[in-house]
Amino acid sequence: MSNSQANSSPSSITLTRPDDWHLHLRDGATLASVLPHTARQFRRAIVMPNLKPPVTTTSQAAAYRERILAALPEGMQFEPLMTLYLTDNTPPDEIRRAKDSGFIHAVKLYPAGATTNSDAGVTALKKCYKTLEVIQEVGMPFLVHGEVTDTDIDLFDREAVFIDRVLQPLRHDMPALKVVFEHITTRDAAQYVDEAEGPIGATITAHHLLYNRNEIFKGGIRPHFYCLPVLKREEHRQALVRAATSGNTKFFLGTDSAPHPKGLKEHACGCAGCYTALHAMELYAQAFEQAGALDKLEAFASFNGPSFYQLPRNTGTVTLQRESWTLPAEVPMGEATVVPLNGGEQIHWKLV
Ligand SMILES: NC(=O)N[C@@H](CC(=O)O)C(=O)O
Ligand SMILES: [Zn+2]
Ligand SMILES: [Zn+2]
Repeated sequence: MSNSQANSSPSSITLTRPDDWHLHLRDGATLASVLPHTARQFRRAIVMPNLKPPVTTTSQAAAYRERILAALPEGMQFEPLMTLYLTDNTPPDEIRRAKDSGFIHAVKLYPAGATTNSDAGVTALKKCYKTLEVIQEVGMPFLVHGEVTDTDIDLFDREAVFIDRVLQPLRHDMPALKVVFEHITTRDAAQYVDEAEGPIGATITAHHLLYNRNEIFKGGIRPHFYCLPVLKREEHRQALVRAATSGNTKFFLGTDSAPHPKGLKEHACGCAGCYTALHAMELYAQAFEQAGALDKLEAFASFNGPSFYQLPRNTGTVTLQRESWTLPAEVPMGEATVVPLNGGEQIHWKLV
């Protein structure tokens, strides 16, 4: 990272062009609206497969990839890194096809019922062991939405319980499986990843670095802060900040930007997901600056992900300037609008 001033509060920072290792682009008119927001900042993104219907085959992923590239505005450079949605019935051969495709970079686990469009997800990991053995064998990263859905488990404990009940047994049985613990939200997860042996990494969102669960209820119910896994206590936020700024290469950037139309967020049963693609790098800069660790942002955003995925680092750069500006209250998304996280409020960094 090169600072315009050699001190801890530079007026601008220039980083190797970053990548987003966890992103929801959706499809159709929504895709066309949100993709430019990501592509202006990130050179590549791991694209989540939880469409309706989900992206479960290599040929579906190929078609989705073509739709993404077709929606990319002229002159923008962006490479979608595709993923497959694992179901109880994904055949082992599908993994070999995916690996041979060259454009599918990971397989995604959604425990059935855990989150948006997870109905077709896995009901019991044991049912997938033949397929998981092939994922392990071909060396494809296995991305996990790490929450149990058992009704006896408190919503705020779902991630911690997932470690004991699902992740540890899985990694015991498949020690060479490359796992990414996606969008971690707890000290338990950060500690587990930090101390675990073998191939494991974790993505961390900007909103989980910036906010604790009070934010959802401040002055009334605030649906734009509702995502899954849900924001946790302050002690957990602090543990995530420590992990992201530690310099440990296992932790890398994944926005989990998850656009939903405004009307479905501001709703009696509102959708889970925060929209951060518009201003992701600015949010991360704010979080790292608050921690006095701006010098750690480049490795987290631009180096650790490529090294985990065994891909080259990007060549270009992006520059962020210290400048206060007001985020739009909402932005067009297809026929509707989407409210960015902190919409209408001030932010103190600006992507040049
Ligand atoms: N994070 C979310 O709250 N929502 C995501 C799904 C997910 O990543 O779990 C979505 O697709 O809307
Ligand atoms: Zn998820
Ligand atoms: Zn997600």
